[in-house]
Formats: sequence, structure tokens, C-alpha cells
Amino acid sequence: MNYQLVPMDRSHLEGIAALERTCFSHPWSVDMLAEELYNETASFLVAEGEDGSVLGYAGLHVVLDEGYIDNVAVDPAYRRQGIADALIDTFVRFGAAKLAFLTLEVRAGNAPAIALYEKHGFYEVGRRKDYYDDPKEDAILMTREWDRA
Ligand SMILES: CC(=O)SCCNC(=O)CCNC(=O)[C@H](O)C(C)(C)COP(=O)(O)OP(=O)(O)OC[C@H]1O[C@@H](n2cnc3c(N)ncnc32)[C@H](O)[C@@H]1OP(=O)(O)O
Repeated sequence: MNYQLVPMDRSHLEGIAALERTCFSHPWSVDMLAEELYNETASFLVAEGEDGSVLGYAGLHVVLDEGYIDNVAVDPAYRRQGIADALIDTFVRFGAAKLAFLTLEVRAGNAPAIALYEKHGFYEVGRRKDYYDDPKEDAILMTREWDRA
């Protein structure tokens, strides 16, 4: 499986929206994703297959020295092949160079995603009770910090 990590552009929007519908109960729409193309705080990365298809993607928003990872998703047919590793590693390397910390929220029962984030140095700093619905579930707040002192 060959892929490259590229910045999200218009050609990816339908593919990402389809992936969102596959992965999440409240999927981002094409219009929501398109807004991010004009959002100066947003960096959305796509794992693009050789034919231009979307194999996975991840979105980061940066405000001052804080980065917030919004979305990470990989096509079920391409999971366990290191795509999420590559996406998160890119954000962590960016964070190491530019940020004080990265944060994200994840469903408390999402063991694969929690393992992914722990592998990249994130740890739990809090819990938001019943944060998600469909189905109702707590969010775990995770962070990854760099000492800028
Ligand atoms: C901030 C948020 O967006 S939270 C929501 C995260 N997204 C989702 O839950 C959407 C549905 N799930 C997915 O899209 C995928 O399963 C993801 C994004 C969680 C993982 O994507 P993949 O490309 O399969 O992960 P990848 O192959 O890069 O694995 C990296 C690490 O993640 C962890 N991991 C991934 N899948 C699993 C799994 N099924 N079980 C346990 N650990 C897992 C492991 O630590 C793995 O490292 P290892 O291979 O050395 O063991």
C-alpha cells in the first residue's frame, strides 16, 4: 500500500466526508470540511493513495502555542498499517518544534485510539462526563506537552 501525506484540498472533501460517515456518529460534512480550507488556524492532513483516494486524515487547529487535534480517521480497509501513526507523528513533530502542548478528546471506550495517542506520548489529564452521545460516553482529555521554559 503506497500513500503520501498531503495537505487537504478540494479534491479530498468528498472522500473525507465519506470516511467521517463511516467512522463517526456526528460526521463532518463536505461544507464543514471546506470551511477549514480557509481557516488559517487549521492544518488538515490527508493520507492519499496512489489514485488520489483518501485512506485516512487528521485535523489540527493551532491557537498561539496550543494545538488541538480534532479528527483522526483511517479507512477500515487500510487500518493497522501505520497510517494514523504517520499522521500523529507529523503533528507531534510540528508540536515539538512550535507548540507548548497538543490536546485532544477521545471516547473513553475507544481503546485503539487511546493506544495510538499513548504511543505518541499523550496521557490522560481529565474526563468530561457524558460528553458524547450516540452512544452516550465520557470523553477522556489527553495532552502532550513540551517544556518551553
Ligand atoms: C481525536 C479523535 O479524533 S479520537 C477518534 C479517533 N478515530 C476513530 O476512532 C475513528 C475510527 N478508528 C480509526 O480510524 C483507526 O482505528 C485509528 C485512527 C484509531 C487508528 O488508525 P490506524 O491507521 O489503524 O493505526 P496505526 O496502524 O497507525 O496504529 C498506530 C498505533 O495505534 C494503536 N492501535 C491502532 N489500532 C489498534 C487496535 N485495533 N487495537 C489496539 N491498538 C491499536 C497501536 O498503538 C498502534 O501501534 P502498533 O501498531 O505499534 O501497535
